Amino acid sequence: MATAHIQAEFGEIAKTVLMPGDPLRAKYIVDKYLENPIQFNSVRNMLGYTGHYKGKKISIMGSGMGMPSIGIYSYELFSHYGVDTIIRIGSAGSYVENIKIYDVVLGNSAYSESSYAKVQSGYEKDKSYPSEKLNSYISKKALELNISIHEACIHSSDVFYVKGGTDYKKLVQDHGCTCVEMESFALFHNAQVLGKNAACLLTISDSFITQENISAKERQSSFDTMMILALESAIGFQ
Ligand SMILES: O=P(O)(O)O[C@H]1O[C@H](CO)[C@@H](O)[C@H]1O
Ligand SMILES: O=c1cc[nH]c(=O)[nH]1
Repeated sequence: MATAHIQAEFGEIAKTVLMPGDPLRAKYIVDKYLENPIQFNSVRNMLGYTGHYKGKKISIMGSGMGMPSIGIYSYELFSHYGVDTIIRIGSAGSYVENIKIYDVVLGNSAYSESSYAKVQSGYEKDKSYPSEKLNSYISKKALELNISIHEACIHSSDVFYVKGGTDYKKLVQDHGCTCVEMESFALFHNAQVLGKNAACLLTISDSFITQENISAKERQSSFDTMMILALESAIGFQ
C-alpha cells in the first residue's frame, strides 16, 4: 500500500536502494546502468525506479535535499517497503586540501548540529554511524575496482548558506569533519533505530579550500565513478 510520499505497492521496491539527493541523478543512473527499469514513484517528482544491474534487482530513488526529506523517504523505505540497505550517493563540499574536486568519500561517521536524531528517538549525541559491515564491503569493493576513496567523517549540515560563511576550519579541528553534505546523519540514524544498513558515498562538487565548484548539470550526470562503486557494492552486498 502507498504512503503519503511513495506511491509504490509492497514488492515493487528492491531490498537495496541507491539514493542521490537529486531525482534527476537517479534518472541518469537508471537510464545509463539499469536493465528493464520500471518507475515506481512520481509523487512530488521524487523519481524512484526499480530495475536490474548485472541481473540483480536494485532500486534507485531521489531523497531530496536535507535531513527532513531523506528522513521521511528512508524511514518509509525501511519500515514500510521492507528495504534492508540504503546507499546515499551525494555531492559534497570539501573542507580539506587533500580531498579534491571529483574525489570520492565514504563516510565513516556523520557529525551534525541537527536535532533530527534527538527528536526522532531521543538520541543526544552529535555523531551517527553507517553500517560497519556495509562500509567495509564498499571499501573492499573500491580496492577491487581500483577506485580510490577517502574514508572520513562527514559534516551533515542543515544550512547551505551560512551567514558570514561556514567556519569550516573549526569543524575540521573540533569534530574531524572533512567535507559537508546535508543528509547522512539522518539516514544513518534511521538505519540504526530500525536495524537496517546505511552508507554514504559522496563525490566532491565544491572546495572550500580552492573555491572551485562544478555545474548543476555535472552534479546530475558526471558522478559515474561513485555510481559504479555504489552499484557494484549494492549487488555484491545483497
Ligand atoms: O547532491 P545531493 O545528493 O543532493 O547532496 C548535496 O547537494 C545538496 C545541496 O546542493 C544537498 O542535498 C547536499 O547534501
Ligand atoms: O551540502 C553541500 C553539498 C555540496 N557542496 C556544498 O558545499 N555543500
